[in-house]
Amino acid sequence: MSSPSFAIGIAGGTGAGKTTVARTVSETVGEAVTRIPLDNYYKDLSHLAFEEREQVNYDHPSAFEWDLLREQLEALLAGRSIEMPQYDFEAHNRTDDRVTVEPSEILVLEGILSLYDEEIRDLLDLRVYVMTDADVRILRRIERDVIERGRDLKGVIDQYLETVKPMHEQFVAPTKKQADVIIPEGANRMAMDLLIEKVQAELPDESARPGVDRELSVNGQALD
Ligand SMILES: Nc1ncnc2c1ncn2[C@@H]1O[C@H](COP(=O)(O)OP(=O)(O)O)[C@@H](O)[C@H]1O
Ligand SMILES: Nc1ccn([C@@H]2O[C@H](COP(=O)(O)O)[C@@H](O)[C@H]2O)c(=O)n1
Repeated sequence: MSSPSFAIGIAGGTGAGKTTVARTVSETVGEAVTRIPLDNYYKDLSHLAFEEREQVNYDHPSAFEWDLLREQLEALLAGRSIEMPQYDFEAHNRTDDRVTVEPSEILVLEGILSLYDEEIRDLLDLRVYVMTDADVRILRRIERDVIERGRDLKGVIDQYLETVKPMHEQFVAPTKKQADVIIPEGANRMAMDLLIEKVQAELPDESARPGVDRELSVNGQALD
């Protein structure tokens, strides 16, 4: 990689569609895009028992290791590779694995509080907030957490009411004001086209840009 990276932050409430937006950009543009899930920077809680980890408030900014994220983002932006931590939602903990991530032209940081920390925000060239109604988000979250994250319905609902919703209102939703762009309802065709065009415009080699006019889909359904 010869030129500095272009860094995008994608924030928004749980279930808003942040990962889907980031994944769509990455799959469309290709290997020039590196995704950085904020979830990977949840603090290591190996010193706590599983039952204690279950009770942690994962929607408060204090749940994240901001220093490590800043350090690793800065390294990637400076053209250095990093050893990115990995996260296991079923264990409520970081895994022992680290994945080597090489610097690339486009970095996409995605997570509920991607626009929360001022120093992180200053590293971003484009700040995006995905804004989706709370009822849609909780329905998506129930389905996802039960199927993919090993949770039961009651647990998802209790967690939502006790921590996810109040923390969203206190810490996540206010970061909308920090965004350059707000995407309503997650991945929609027009928003994705614009975002992908912007990303492609940042690629140094014009000839390396893939076309934007391919079919974009979420869960097998073409975007309108
Ligand atoms: N635009 C969309 N239309 C339909 N379903 C969507 C859309 N965006 C996301 N989803 C679904 O909602 C769930 C949560 O989306 P995800 O991108 O993981 O949200 P987030 O990263 O904001 O928590 C996933 O199952 C995903 O497939
Ligand atoms: N052990 C954990 C860690 C995090 N969460 C929840 O994940 C949400 C953030 O991820 P999204 O993909 O939904 O943006 C956040 O709201 C945490 O509550 C968890 O349940 N368990």
